[in-house]
Amino acid sequence: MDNFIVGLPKAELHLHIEGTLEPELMFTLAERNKIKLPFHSISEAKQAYNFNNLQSFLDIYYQGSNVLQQEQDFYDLTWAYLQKAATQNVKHTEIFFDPQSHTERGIAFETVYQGIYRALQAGQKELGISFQLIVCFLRHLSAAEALKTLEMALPYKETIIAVGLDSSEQGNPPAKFQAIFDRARKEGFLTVAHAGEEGAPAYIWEAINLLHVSRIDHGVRSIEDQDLIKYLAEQQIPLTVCPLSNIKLKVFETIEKHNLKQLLDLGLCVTVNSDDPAYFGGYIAENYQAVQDALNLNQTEIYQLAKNSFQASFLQLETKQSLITELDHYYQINSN
Ligand code: HPA
Ligand SMILES: [Zn+2]
Repeated sequence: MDNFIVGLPKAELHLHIEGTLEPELMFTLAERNKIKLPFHSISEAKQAYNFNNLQSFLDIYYQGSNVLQQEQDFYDLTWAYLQKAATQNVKHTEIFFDPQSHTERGIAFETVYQGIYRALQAGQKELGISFQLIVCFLRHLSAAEALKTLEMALPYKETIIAVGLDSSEQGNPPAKFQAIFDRARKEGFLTVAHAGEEGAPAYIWEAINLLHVSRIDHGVRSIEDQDLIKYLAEQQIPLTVCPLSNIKLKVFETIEKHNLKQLLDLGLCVTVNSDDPAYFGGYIAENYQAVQDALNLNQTEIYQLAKNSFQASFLQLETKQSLITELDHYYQINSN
């Protein structure tokens, strides 16, 4: 991989921690917790990671999450991700977690939260990676279920920056969760939402106008609506784009057909992220590399993507600026 990309200081803003469960750890945890997996080997699991669309991925992703049972499992999962992120010079990460995929199985919210949070604190101390946590609601479940989840998160709200919306997009518009997001904002949470991955641009408008999001997760279908593109550019509402995910889930036929460069050229605040790296074949640096290769991005464009990642983060202004200064320094020394 290109050393410039690997060493580039960057922030990751779209990462589902359950999506970092590598098959090796899945097997270890299945054995530890005496859970039977539908796969007989790691290579059989990897062969199953062949998706036609978002739903075919989600079915496997939720099944994989079943091996996560104890606080230590969530710790090990998160710690493994952070160690990997450190090797790609991720300075700051804002991670999603899906409490409902665990509470539905009888695992306490606290168990999930504590394991993830303890590992994030260790990562800050030992690897120098700062973090924020985002609690996601599964949009295929009801608004009432989302409200229950929000209430479980309230005791931890000082350490959870935002609420988000993920899972099956089509047929589950942002409007379904307007009241929950209103309540979350009253409680002091920021908001984000997956929109315009498979769903129409109208869902992106709803996320903006009804959920008052600070960022759009994915958002690549914004390209179909000129007024929306103009608005996203003017307001600098960031898109957390996940190129390898989009290819694996067939949002674009090939990486060469990805619209990331087009969105950048239109002046949108585009960022590059890994989404569910254990399932989509690459962490954040592999995502940068894939778009650089396929779309012929130059080093200035790669630098811009990293700069956008800090700009679009929920970091304090001062911290943002010092990370951007570090990035500028890196660019001056390492670009050719
Ligand atoms: O890319 C995604 N889209 C929607 N839900 C998800 N949950 C994990 N990854 C995703
Ligand atoms: Zn996602």
